[in-house]
Amino acid sequence: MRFLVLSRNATLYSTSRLVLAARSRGHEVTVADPLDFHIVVSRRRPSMFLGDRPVPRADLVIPRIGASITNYGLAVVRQFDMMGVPVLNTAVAIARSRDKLRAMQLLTRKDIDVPRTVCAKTPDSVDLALKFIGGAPAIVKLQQGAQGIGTMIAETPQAVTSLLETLWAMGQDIILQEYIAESKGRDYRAIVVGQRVVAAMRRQAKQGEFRSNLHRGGLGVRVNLDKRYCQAAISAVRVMGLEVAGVDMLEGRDGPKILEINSSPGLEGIERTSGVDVAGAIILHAERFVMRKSKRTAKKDLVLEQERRNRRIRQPVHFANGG
Ligand SMILES: Nc1ncnc2c1ncn2[C@@H]1O[C@H](COP(=O)(O)OP(=O)(O)OP(=O)(O)O)[C@@H](O)[C@H]1O
Repeated sequence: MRFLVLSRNATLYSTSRLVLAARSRGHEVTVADPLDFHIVVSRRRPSMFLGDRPVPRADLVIPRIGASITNYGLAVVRQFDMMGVPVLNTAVAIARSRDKLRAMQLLTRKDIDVPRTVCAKTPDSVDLALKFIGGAPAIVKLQQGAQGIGTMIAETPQAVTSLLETLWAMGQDIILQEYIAESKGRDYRAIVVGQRVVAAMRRQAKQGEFRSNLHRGGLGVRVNLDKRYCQAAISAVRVMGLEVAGVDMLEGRDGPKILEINSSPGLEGIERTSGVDVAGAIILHAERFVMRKSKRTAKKDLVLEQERRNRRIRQPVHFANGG
């Protein structure tokens, strides 16, 4: 098969692992930077160029779209979809999961638990917002945060108010969230591939820190994820409509609380910690995905052909001599 990996840099750990995994299974792989594509918008004939050449032929596009290029990256993914090239994670699904507030709204609609969260825009509503999430300490998050940067804890109502006022004055979109104290600086990351948890780890924040991100000095530990946590992760990914994702969960008093769903999860920390060949699992799923898609397309073509034939049979026959 021919895979096209959309990634800004072929030497990144996750990208190079996917390339190696695909090549070792006999596939052709191209890595292309989403920002190098020229999108041609044209009625009934969507197309794209990579530099001045037509896009490489691919049976499947595997997007690895970083937060910094979300808009253009998703436009490229969408264009592939419009051109009839299957994509492993669709643009709609990636966009859904990347918008923290939208993701939480969708999860709770399906009865999946998340920390209590409030989104507010005006300083008048801080007291009410705090009341709703059970008071201070509270978590304040920038909607555009990543790797733990932009996630803060405010210990008192006064700290919450001044933090929010500052961030609002700076034009930031923020969310206010209940602090899950019982998680004690720990969270779980599960990698879900095709409705199955293929690897998991627990991350423990370093001393004096509540954020457990590995980029913030957290330590990853191999775990056998409890069934309830596996189920929550799989359900969350299904609600987003993703084929491949990393799910971050906190250990709440009543079970898992979903923090975030990442459509381009980093593979380095999880592969090193869990010892699982996650890239291999993704490629294996990609193969099945392509086969399923092509079977479906073949079936559709068959139905269309049958309909065409039936239409031809039903048409009245005209005889030249009027008989
Ligand atoms: N409501 C909460 N209660 C307790 N701890 C929290 C809460 N929200 C976040 N944390 C901690 O802070 C860390 C970073 O938070 P979050 O995942 O929201 O940030 P992020 O910048 O989106 O990170 P990522 O790189 O995983 O996208 C979490 O891994 C968790 O350890």
